[in-house]
Amino acid sequence: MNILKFGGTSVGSLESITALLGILKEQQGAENPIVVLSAMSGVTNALVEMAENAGKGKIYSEEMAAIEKKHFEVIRALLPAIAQNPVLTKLKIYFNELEDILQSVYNLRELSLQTKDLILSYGERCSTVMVSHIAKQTFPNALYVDGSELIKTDHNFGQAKVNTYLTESLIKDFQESNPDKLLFVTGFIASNDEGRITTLGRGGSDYTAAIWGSALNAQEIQVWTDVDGMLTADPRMVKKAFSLSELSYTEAMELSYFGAKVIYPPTMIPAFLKRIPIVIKNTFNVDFPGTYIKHGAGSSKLPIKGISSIDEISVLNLSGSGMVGKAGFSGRLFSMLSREQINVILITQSSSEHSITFAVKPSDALKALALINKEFELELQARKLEYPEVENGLAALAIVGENMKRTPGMSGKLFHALGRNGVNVRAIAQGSSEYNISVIISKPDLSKAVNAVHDAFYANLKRTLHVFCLGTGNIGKTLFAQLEAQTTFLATNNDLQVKVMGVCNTRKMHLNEDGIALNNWEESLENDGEPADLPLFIKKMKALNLPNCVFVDNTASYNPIQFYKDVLQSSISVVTCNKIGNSADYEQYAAFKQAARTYGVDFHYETNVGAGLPIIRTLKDLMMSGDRIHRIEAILSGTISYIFNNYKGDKLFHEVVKEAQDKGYTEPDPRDDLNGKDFMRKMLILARDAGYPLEEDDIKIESMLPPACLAAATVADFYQELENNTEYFEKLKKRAADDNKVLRYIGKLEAGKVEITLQMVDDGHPFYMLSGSDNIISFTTDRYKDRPLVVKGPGAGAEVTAAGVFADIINVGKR
Ligand SMILES: NC(=O)c1ccc[n+]([C@@H]2O[C@H](COP(=O)([O-])OP(=O)(O)OC[C@H]3O[C@@H](n4cnc5c(N)ncnc54)[C@H](O)[C@@H]3O)[C@@H](O)[C@H]2O)c1
Ligand SMILES: N[C@@H](CCO)C(=O)O
Ligand code: NA
Repeated sequence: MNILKFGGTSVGSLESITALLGILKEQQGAENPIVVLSAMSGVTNALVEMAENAGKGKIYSEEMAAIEKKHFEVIRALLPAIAQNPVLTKLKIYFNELEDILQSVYNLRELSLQTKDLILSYGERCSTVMVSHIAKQTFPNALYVDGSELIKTDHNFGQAKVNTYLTESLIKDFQESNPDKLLFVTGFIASNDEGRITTLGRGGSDYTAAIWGSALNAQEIQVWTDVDGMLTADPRMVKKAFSLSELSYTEAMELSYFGAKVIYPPTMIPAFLKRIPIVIKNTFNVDFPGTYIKHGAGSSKLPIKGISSIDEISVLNLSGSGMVGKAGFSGRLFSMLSREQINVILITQSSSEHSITFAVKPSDALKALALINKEFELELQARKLEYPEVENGLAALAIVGENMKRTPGMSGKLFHALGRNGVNVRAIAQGSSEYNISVIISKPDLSKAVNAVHDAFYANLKRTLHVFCLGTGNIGKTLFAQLEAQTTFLATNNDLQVKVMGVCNTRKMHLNEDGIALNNWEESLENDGEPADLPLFIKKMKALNLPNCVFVDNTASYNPIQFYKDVLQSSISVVTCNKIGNSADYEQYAAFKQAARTYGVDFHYETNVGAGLPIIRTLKDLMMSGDRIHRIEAILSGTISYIFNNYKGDKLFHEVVKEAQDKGYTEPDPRDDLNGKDFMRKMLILARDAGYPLEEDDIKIESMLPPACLAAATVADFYQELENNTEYFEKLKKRAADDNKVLRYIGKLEAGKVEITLQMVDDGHPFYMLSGSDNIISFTTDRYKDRPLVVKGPGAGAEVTAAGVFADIINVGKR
């Protein structure tokens, strides 16, 4: 036989009660199930409020009328007129009784726990009378059962303790004498040996179901609710939370202890002891399998089962030399707290025994503090203990799963995910059962932390990178197009989802918590965007406090640079193709690297040198493995490379420059390429990455332009001056051709010195053969001594640069 328990939402409306009847029909079989019901949703809370109001001499008639209406509407809608009377009469009697009781409370201005239990009992009695009458239309054998008569408890009103032996025999007898009936039993309520109504405390209807299940050795207990079972995390916080197909009892206990409100753990004990499986099902999604809680379900493939959280806790810390090596301190502390009914959520003690930290509900914190001050008065006065303080604004997060016991690296994964996202861990606890690792963190970090941990553990889900992009020009635009085109590829091949959360250019900015659709980012920036304000953009990005964030700089501007450090220190990775940051003063360059290291995030800038070509990465790999750079020789201006490779025949120099600009090879301002500045920046960055703390002034640049071109005040003037100097460039070209040579602008780093020179090279030179916007770089090192390591290929252009930025973003996701 099965026990079917329906919670408040499952008896809360016409639709849910209709669904409930459908479920019963579906499960009709040889044996009648036992149906246990809660009060209609909202009714218990209303009763508590009415009772408390009455006790304070406040009016409660509005709530009373609302409760009546809620029940009567359902009856009128679901029962034919002739069948309505008996149930309406019965409920009227209940409501009259309830009014009388409330009136007495009102008159006396006194609400005892005993009276409160009595008042609350009307919630379950009304709903169960109502539903059992409605059910009679379909199931003539339906019978209303006042469960309070069968569950016997002590006198502890509000949270009575069940007399199991007596209760089980009463239930068995009752069921045996009504074998053909379909029983509709009130949940939550019981009675003591004097016959006074008591209640079973939080989760009481589940408890009723478990008690009946245990008494009758049920096959399973079904808990029908309004969610698809127990989820991996709180779905209000974690959009990707999913329903768990099975859990062990222990796991369910651990998960529900910390937040998963679907069932309340102590209620499961009777079922646990008899190994009766519990199934959590959704009344509003009947076909969904739900969650099975049963023995032996702890060893499923998931590394952890769920992440539970408490969003508000307070922490107290008892410390002092007086505790070291002395037995009894923690005993005194915790027995005192338990005597005073203060529930301790989590405890940690350092092995030095110098301090004990414990967490309680914020509402208990001051009381706990006062109790400690009293209990340890002497030790505190003698300075053997420090005066404790309450720390508020904290939250707790726990990963739960029996599999953790057998799997190393679980805590590593947890702390890595937290650390990388800048979540500071205040205290840690792991039970020796290894079913649960709990951490205390600051409350504002909770949502980010739970999401980050969820992403880290459920490899079956796609991890999400949250990306914030500056710049929507040449590179920015191309990056968005590439990201959009690769969405599916990333999802299937990398289990990665790249979500652009914010876009900003010089005119406008737009942030969207749900992400910006890449197929119409331009429209949404235009229509939903606000005027650009970079500091505000960054402030809003930080305020979203999302896990796995990347800040992408696709501008050529000085402004974003000043925020890099702050962004990195907020545990947000930075990806940039903007060379200005790394090529300004050395101190700043070093500070970015340091910030990334300290905060465990990435700072990627592959496209600073040679666009998408793997140059920065190659140098880093060499350095990391202990190689030493003797010499770097390179052509690192895609623009100049293109110009020298295409300045042939009748084409004039300035025309080729324009071509390079039109092809997207040049900097936003092409003067930066031709005056050698862009090349200088790249050499400077390489030198720094190779271990030389150089500054701009340390680099010698031979200009390839006549002085007038260098002096041009605007881009238009610049082109004009290039044209005016046509003869100069023609001569240069001719000289090279006459000697069977080609023009090359070459950078060299040797013995810590950097120079960039204009050279004419013949076909014996390794840099002779280049085409298009090719870059080439050769590294001579300890290991690559006789033949250098060479990287060559297109070193400019929107596609290859955006691709490099893209790869840097993915590399953040890979970690
Ligand atoms: N073209 C290439 O081959 C190549 C290769 C490697 C690196 N890069 C680098 O890529 C970067 C972008 O180049 P581009 O050709 O796309 O430039 P672009 O001029 O086409 O676009 C720049 C974008 O940045 C925005 N912007 C400028 N200042 C800003 C600020 N303070 N805040 C927000 N947005 C701002 C502009 O509105 C524009 O959308 C440059 O730093 C360049 O050096 C380019
Ligand atoms: N303007 C740059 C782009 C690549 O950094 C070049 O021509 O090399
Ligand atoms: Na590169």
